[in-house]
Amino acid sequence: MATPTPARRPLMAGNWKMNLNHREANLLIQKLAASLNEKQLTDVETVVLPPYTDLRTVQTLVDGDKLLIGYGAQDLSPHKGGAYTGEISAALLTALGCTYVVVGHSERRTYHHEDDALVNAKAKAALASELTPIVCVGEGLDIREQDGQVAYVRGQLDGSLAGLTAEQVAKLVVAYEPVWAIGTGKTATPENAQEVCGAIRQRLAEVHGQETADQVRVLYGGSVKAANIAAIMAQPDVDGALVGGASLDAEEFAQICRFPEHIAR
Ligand SMILES: O=C[C@H](O)COP(=O)(O)O
Repeated sequence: MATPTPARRPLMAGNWKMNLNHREANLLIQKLAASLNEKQLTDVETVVLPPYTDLRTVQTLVDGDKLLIGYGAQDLSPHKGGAYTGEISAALLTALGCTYVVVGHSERRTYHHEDDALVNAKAKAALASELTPIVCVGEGLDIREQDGQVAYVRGQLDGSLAGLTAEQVAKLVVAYEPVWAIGTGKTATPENAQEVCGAIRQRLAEVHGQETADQVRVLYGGSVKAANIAAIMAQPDVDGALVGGASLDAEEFAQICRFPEHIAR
């Protein structure tokens, strides 16, 4: 008899990118907390990923009001500490209560020339400090136009997760973000998202076994909004979303986090 697939708790992660100062962060967190009740925050894991300069403010609010909102950073250094001017280590993030960190976002890969080897080193640094890496992969428009997205993303995944044990892989999150859909208003269709998210899970199963693959949450990212989240979440291999622009509006992001209600309607 086949083993039943363990339920994966949906995860909505708001990547604020280089937006909102610490005062604006304060306001957004308070609005978000007021828009989501305990059940909603229990059913759907809600996480914000602010700029480094906001993390202390977010920590103070979350701890002070015992909010069921997680938080983390948008990047980290692969180094443990020392003379690396401008960098932030995993230990500095965990000291601020962070539980998540994005690695390999396409904006880091493009503007800072980060390759799979560096993404891999960052994922390892995060895991060594009990931070959950959200490992981003995704093809550009040129690759999509040649229908090469599955092979490309499989390659990125192999490089970004090289040398990790099945136990480590089971703890991380993978985000599929087609570069052509980021901040462009062009959302991948739910079928596009399922094709690649399904291929990611299949590759994880090939390398680390089905049991591990079934535990990994695979997110979709790219122009996610309240209006399209329900259709995206209806796909069997999509376990949540990495949300950019729409996460800067507390009510819009709260609606995304309340997606089970859109499905029930
Ligand atoms: O990390 C988030 C993604 O880059 C998606 O951004 P977006 O929702 O603004 O398209």
